[in-house]
Amino acid sequence: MTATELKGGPLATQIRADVAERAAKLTEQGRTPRLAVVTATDDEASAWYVRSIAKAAGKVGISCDIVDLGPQATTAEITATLERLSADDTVHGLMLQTPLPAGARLEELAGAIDFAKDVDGASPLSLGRLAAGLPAFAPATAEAVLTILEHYQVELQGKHVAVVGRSTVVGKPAAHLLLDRNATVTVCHSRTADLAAVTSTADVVVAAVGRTALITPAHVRPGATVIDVGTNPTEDGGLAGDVDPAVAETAGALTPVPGGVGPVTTALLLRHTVEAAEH
Ligand SMILES: NC(=O)C1=CN([C@@H]2O[C@H](COP(=O)(O)OP(=O)(O)OC[C@H]3O[C@@H](n4cnc5c(N)ncnc54)[C@H](OP(=O)(O)O)[C@@H]3O)[C@@H](O)[C@H]2O)C=CC1
Ligand SMILES: Nc1nc(=O)c2c([nH]1)NC[C@@H]1CN(c3ccc(C(=O)N[C@@H](CCC(=O)O)C(=O)O)cc3)C=[N+]21
Repeated sequence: MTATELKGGPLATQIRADVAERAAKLTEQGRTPRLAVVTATDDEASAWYVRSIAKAAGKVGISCDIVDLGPQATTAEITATLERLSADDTVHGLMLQTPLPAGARLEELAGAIDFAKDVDGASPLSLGRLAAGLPAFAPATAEAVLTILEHYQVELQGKHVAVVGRSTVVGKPAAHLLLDRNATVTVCHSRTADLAAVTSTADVVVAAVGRTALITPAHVRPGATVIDVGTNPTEDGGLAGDVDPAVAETAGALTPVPGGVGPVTTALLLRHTVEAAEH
């Protein structure tokens, strides 16, 4: 048996079409949506994401500023930049890329992002509201995971979902969103004693780790749905997920990398930006 491919591309195309229409209306009103992306890393996955945001934004009529502070940036510089862009009325969406320079923490810095502009749901206020079930922008990647599961009508209520990874950008917010859908959620991380023992009992596995082929067939119950969030640069300049390709032979359904969660993440970030501009 070969797993059904849960492609993100067609879904991302739909989302971008809606975003383009809404962005055009805002532009007619003289309020072209504007997104600012602050980066302080030379991490390849992040650089790739920043370029793809800028490209996709241009295509849907959102203006996008990339503010590259470089990997040597200090927490004071990053904070000052986020404060300046938060106070700028022409900027509707604001996000800070991870990873950050050594010693800097997203959880601390994102407090400088104005709540209304926090389109990647990184500030403590957004995350707290998300955990409390109150309206807030969810981190785009976590929302992308849920959007794909919903689009392909994967049953979540009462199901066991194992999330591998507990970052603020993906694992933790995804766990909250899954709980809201009445899934029974287990969150695994680098200290989980026996990862395969946990994930192999799950109906759905979400892999958000950043290690190529960490999730093998032994980690996945036959027929389970697997969402691969990992985007790991390969030696030949390509991109590999966290899931071993051999998993496709036993899983029921699997998101490809590239072409799975990534494009949906970018599209949702842009949707959040038009929403922020509409308000
Ligand atoms: N496709 C997309 O749209 C996106 C893709 N990504 C990709 O997803 C991946 C994860 O990103 P991010 O969450 O930011 O990464 P982080 O490095 O912030 O978090 C990684 C998580 O994985 C856990 N982990 C590390 N090693 C293991 C292991 N051997 N077994 C189980 N858990 C482990 C860590 O545990 P601990 O907490 O104990 O350290 C941590 O919680 C990366 O490849 C990134 O590029 C990220 C965002 C969007
Ligand atoms: N605050 C923050 N939020 C993030 O969401 C965040 C971040 N920091 N730092 C970096 C990671 C990485 N990330 C990606 C998103 C989309 C693709 C993506 O669209 N990838 C294409 C790749 C296409 C290709 O290269 O061939 C795909 O999967 O199809 C990749 C990587 C978001 N991240």
